[in-house]
Amino acid sequence: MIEVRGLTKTFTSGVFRKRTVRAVTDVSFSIPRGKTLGLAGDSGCGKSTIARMLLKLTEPDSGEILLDGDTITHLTDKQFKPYRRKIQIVFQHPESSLDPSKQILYSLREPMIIHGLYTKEERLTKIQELLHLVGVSEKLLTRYPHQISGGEAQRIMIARALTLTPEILILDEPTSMLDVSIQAHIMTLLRDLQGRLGLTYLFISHDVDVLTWFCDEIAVMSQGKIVESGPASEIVQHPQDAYTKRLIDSFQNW
Ligand SMILES: Nc1ncnc2c1ncn2[C@@H]1O[C@H](COP(=O)(O)OP(=O)(O)OP(=O)(O)O)[C@@H](O)[C@H]1O
Repeated sequence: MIEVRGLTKTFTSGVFRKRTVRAVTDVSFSIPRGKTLGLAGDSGCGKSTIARMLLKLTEPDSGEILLDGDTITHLTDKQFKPYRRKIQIVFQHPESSLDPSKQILYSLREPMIIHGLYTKEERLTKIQELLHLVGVSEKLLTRYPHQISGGEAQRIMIARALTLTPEILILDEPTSMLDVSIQAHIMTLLRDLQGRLGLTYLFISHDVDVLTWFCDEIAVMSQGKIVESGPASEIVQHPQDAYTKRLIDSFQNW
């Protein structure tokens, strides 16, 4: 279970004339274990900043993040280490997350080596199991990122995120760069993995159809704030907020 309460982040930019951007303002939500919350909203509304705060890559100005009831907001890196494995992210661009100069095996092994997990043989067994789970041939292990397809790369990135046996996956528009036919396969895979492994998902997207199909609940963000949240079908069929209505209409007319 992950919970955020009153999360707020303001950025200051500009060298001569300081500008402040309220990226995230007083955002609260919780995701029970094994469930999916969809975070929807236009570009720049603060979705990635929330993801970065959950991963402790960006420090919030105020608010709290709780993992299974423990507050992780102001832990030092050392204190955070046991929690670090529990939250992983799958990005939009799998190819930019894979080292172009290294074989796929390296990218899959690396997180386990960094976290000092398992023996060499155990790591290989774990990788073989995960490749099977995500539906990718072991032959890919000796290939380089430019020698695999976009869909294969995203499956590899999902397997990589799972090497640390996380509880929570942040899925940051995981299929938006893929062909439509491949998108459906990846989304089905993610849903299947959730059922098998009991994973909790924070799914960032602006694709209303996928959000409706994939999420238990949806939170709609505009200018750093959650303007509306609730069960996915309820939000899409009966939006109450004017911004949510516009977001749904603009997608349907797209
Ligand atoms: N490091 C930073 N310094 C200054 N401003 C930032 C920084 N990171 C994000 N912002 C600003 O904060 C706001 C929210 O950005 P964020 O990346 O969270 O939006 P987003 O909803 O994820 O957008 P997208 O869908 O395009 O990825 C934007 O106005 C952005 O320009």
